[in-house]
Formats: sequence, structure tokens, C-alpha cells
Amino acid sequence: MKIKSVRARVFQWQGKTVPPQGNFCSNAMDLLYSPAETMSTFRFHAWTVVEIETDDGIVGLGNVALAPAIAKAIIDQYLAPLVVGQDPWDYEYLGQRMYRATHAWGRKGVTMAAISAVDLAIWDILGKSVGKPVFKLLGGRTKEKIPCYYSKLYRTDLDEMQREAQKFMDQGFTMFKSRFGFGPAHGTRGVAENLKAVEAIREVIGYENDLMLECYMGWNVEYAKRMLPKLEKFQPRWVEEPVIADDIDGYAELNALTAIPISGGEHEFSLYGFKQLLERKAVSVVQYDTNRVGGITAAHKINALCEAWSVPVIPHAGQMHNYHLTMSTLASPMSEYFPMHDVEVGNELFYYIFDGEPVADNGFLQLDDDKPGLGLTLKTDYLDQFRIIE
Ligand SMILES: O=C(O)C(=O)C[C@@H](O)CO
Ligand SMILES: [Mg+2]
Repeated sequence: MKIKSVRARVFQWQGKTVPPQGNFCSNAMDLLYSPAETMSTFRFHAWTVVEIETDDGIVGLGNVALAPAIAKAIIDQYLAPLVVGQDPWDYEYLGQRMYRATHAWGRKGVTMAAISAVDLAIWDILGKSVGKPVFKLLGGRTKEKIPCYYSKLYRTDLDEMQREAQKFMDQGFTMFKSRFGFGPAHGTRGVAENLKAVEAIREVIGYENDLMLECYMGWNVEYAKRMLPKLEKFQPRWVEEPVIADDIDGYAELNALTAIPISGGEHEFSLYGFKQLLERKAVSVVQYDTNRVGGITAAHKINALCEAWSVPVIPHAGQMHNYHLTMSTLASPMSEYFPMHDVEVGNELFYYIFDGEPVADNGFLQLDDDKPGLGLTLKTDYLDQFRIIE
């Protein structure tokens, strides 16, 4: 079997969006004095879809959400010529070829995300060519079904957050992730607001249910050292991305500071990036995203590394490319889960582009042993609400 063609298209959402309100989530821009910008950098309203066709007519689907137009350019100009004519079963060779050919300017960020999209499509082809789901090629079923946590609870008013938490408790979720709305720029009022929101969620879900807390790189070490001791009484399962991804020493200091585990990794890339995080004990939970880190080929290696370090792997964002990695290793106990809703930040756009994503049932996800490849097809229902750039 040989790769015949690579097609990368940007799906730019033109439909309704719900602009996030107020301080819906702290983020890396919050530390800058231009408050108007902080929320606008935080949108995933386009996605690049990769379709790789083989000489015997199998089409594999990949996807990338980081800087989708740039990812498309990298795929078109640099990655496609490296894989066309090659055997997709040589996926390690092809992964190394893409990684090394772009290493001088790639290694992290959008290049790794572009490589990931090509790699996902290759693994989709592999599964389809043998009639097996990707997780069966990676180690098979390690769970009867995948526990998942409800991930949204962006910072709005507390009553609304409590109603949201109750709604999804009623749907059987026992694990929840909420977002802080405030950081260093908001002073002691922001600290109080952050604590009030966590207390409000705990009032609804109690302490027998897991609560994870997301900073999305919006704090710094000094602020996190103030917040973490105050958060201990709320027993969060982890606090996520308290500082920017490059501050690995900061991560390590915070991860050692209190009993609260620090998680991170959705903005880290390649096997080597995670080797560094683990060796420096920067995180207690690894959260790569398989459509960013280097694809399934890289994520599968990182799963083994995490197993050796006894650090749980809970990939960012859920979504099918990550579910296969969680299903196929004991190192991954659960998945993140975004429900489908109006397009807001954009992680949910996945549901408007692809069919095949499992819907959570009573806080669990199930993958189909008989659905080959990644198990996704392109959705047609919303095509008229996308501008598609070839
Ligand atoms: O789901 C996450 O971990 C993210 O970082 C997504 C982003 O929406 C911030 O929550
Ligand atoms: Mg996150």
C-alpha cells in the first residue's frame, strides 16, 4: 500500500458563536496590561481537516486545531511531499521524516500539530486497512468503558455555574472541570472571586465527586503560590496549567508546593518535551493532545514513558484521537469530555465537523471494537456554515 495524495482543508466556522462573557477563563494574555485583548486570543473557530488517500482507495482522516491555516501551509508545502509515495505502515519512519525534515524550525507548536494531523490520518488508514479500531493496534481494550469528566464550567455568575454543575451531575457525571476567571491582574478581589467559584461548585457536587481546576496559563508562580494553599481545603484532583508552558521550573516548584497535583502538557510537544516534564517532576498529570504532540506515533511512546514514571496520562480535550490513546493504556485512567453546545471557545467545533464521536453516558464513554480506524467521518449537517479553504 502507498500514500497517493494528501489533502488539507481549513474549515472556517461562519455560523453562530456565543461570545464568552466577562472573565470566562484566565489565560496567558491576562498578565498584559491590554485587557481588551485577553479573551480574543482564545478561539478555535477553524479546524484543518487532513484526508490522505492510498493507492487502493483507503482515505484516512486527520485534524489539527492549532493555527489551522498555518498548519495547512506546512502540510501542503513540507509534509505532503515527505509522505506521498510512502507505505503508511512505515509510520515510525514517516514520523521521524516529518519531525527531522522540519526540525530546524519545527519541534514545538504548529509544526508538531501539522505533523500530528498527518500522523492521525495515517493511523486511520492503518486501522481501516485491517478492519480494526486504532486502539486495537496500540494495545487494545484496557477498560470496559472510559470514565470521563465534564469539562466546561467557565467562569460566569455563580448561580449559573451551580445550575450547570447540577445539570451535568443529573446526567451522571462524577468528575467536573471548572475554569478560574481571575489571575494576578485582578488582585485580592480576584483571589476571593476564584475561591468563591470553587466553593460554589463544591456546594453542588460535594466532596465525593472529583473537581479539577483550569488556569489555562493565566497565572504566574507568585500568584499560584498564593492561591494553591488556599485551594487545598477544596481538594481539587489537579490544578491545570497554572503558568505558561515554557516555565518548567515554575511548574516543578508549584508541583512540589502543596498536596495539589499540577497538570499540564497540552502546550508541550514531542517525546522529548514530555521526557523533560517528567524528569523535572514538573507535572503530576500529563495532558498532551494527540492532534498536537506528534500524533498517535508520539503519544503512544509518551504513554509508555508515563507508565514507567507512574504519572497518569489524561489527554487534553477528549475527542476521538485522544480516546484511542486512553483506551489502549492502563496509564490513562479517564478522558476529558466536552459536551456538544453552541460554538463558544471552539473546542466544541469538533462535533460540527466530524461524525462518530461517542456521547457520554452516565459519565462514561464507549469505543466500538468493530469500527475500523479512528471511527470518524466528515459530517455534512453543518457544511453550509463553514467556509472551506482548499
Ligand atoms: O480543556 C482544556 O484543558 C483546555 O485547556 C481548553 C480551553 O478551553 C481552556 O479550558
Ligand atoms: Mg487545559
